Amino acid sequence: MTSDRLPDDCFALPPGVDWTPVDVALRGLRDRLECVVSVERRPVDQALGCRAAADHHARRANPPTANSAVDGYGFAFDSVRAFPATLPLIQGRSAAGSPLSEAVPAGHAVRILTGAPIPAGVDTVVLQEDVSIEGGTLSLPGSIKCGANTRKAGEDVCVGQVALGASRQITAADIALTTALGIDGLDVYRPLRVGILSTGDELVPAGYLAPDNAEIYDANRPMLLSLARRWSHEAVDLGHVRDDRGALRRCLDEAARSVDVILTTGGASAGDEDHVSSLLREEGTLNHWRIAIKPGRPLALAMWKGAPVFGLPGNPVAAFVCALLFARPSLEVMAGGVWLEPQSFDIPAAFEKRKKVGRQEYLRARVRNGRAEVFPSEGSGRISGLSWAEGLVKLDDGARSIAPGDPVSFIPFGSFGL
Ligand SMILES: Nc1nc2c(c(=O)[nH]1)N[C@H]1C(S)=C(S)[C@@H](COP(=O)(O)OP(=O)(O)OC[C@H]3O[C@@H](n4cnc5c(N)ncnc54)[C@H](O)[C@@H]3O)O[C@H]1N2
Ligand code: MOO
Repeated sequence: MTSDRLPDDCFALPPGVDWTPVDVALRGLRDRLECVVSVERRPVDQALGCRAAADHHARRANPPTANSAVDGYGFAFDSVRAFPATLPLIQGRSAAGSPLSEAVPAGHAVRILTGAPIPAGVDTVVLQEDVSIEGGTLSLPGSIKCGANTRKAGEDVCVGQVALGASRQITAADIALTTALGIDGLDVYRPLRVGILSTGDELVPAGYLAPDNAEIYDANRPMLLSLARRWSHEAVDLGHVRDDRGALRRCLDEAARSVDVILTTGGASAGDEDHVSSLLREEGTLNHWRIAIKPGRPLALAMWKGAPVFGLPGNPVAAFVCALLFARPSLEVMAGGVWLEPQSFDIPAAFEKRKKVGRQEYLRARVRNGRAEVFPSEGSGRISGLSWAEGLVKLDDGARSIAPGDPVSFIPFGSFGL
């Protein structure tokens, strides 16, 4: 069961709204969704991809003590009157894990290794390649800076500083950082359970051996399960239901009890067999946000017995684009993270296109020779274009005539967490 539930009017649209601009739809989701998962404690090394449920503070500094950045020789800068100079070397050395216990007398030098604590009486380290040693005497070069090759205690992070902010999605780098700072457990949100359901009489499962020509392999479900996993959610395979209202109702009922959010594909449009949108409209709380977007226009957003439902279009390209644009930031907020804005950059087009006013368009694209190429077809059943692409070109709502060399906005798939 979920720890919390969203209100049924979560996706309600203002009266009279018909074609919803993408930005309005996104703002609506952003304003209304909230975290629905409880907090648990995990060892740091098992928290990859989780969202931090609180600020975590450094329990020790990094580095905890001043140490040497190189293998070389340490001495007190002020004890040398002029460079170049010679200094007697004392016995012993400071190494990582076995520091020198005594102080180094003024005017003397000591052997010191990378990572070794700086002994008392030393503030500067000279690189071993820059010196020569003869009979226990060290010859220093002409130009050395006070404090050279040393790392100060806490120069990276001080005790008590925030090491990991609440809501941050934990990366491998965060695991290194929190471990280095002596934090042994993290308060994180338990993974969001994302149920994935395919609908349609024509679908057969992957591996089905003898499909006839009217049958289609269910490509959306493994695609969305993979996306949910990639975004570090718990992906729950809800299987496939035929175009049968009773079966769909039973499946949604069961799913609403066992997952936090449901992603369906197919049946979102207005055809005779589009049972997802009609069932959600009649028995759930549907707001059939006909979004001013291509691909992905028939995106159905609804609540079913307390669980948000993203009724994604059946066409795989539309399902993919809607998952990236709408589901990803929404799931992130429900999982305890922050709303995610994909980062884009302008790049010259390598293509020509005339675009109509009144909707956003997302083209499968990739960058070659510093220009954005787009897939030759915009057909939303052309899955090969998704594989070909390395990102999306976003075209805003206005009309536009694009010539090669004109700037277009490119969003790499990496910006969608892929
Ligand atoms: N009269 C209208 N017809 C359509 C409209 C419209 O506004 N008015 N919108 C079109 C757009 S745009 C899209 S996108 C599709 C979406 O329709 P549905 O969500 O109802 O999807 P289906 O009709 O069930 O399927 C569409 C297409 O995708 C294939 N499909 C479905 N599920 C899968 C799957 N799991 N794996 C692979 N392929 C799948 C399905 O076989 C169809 O070819 O509606 C347009 N029509
Ligand atoms: O939203 Mo649809 O993808 O344009 O076919």
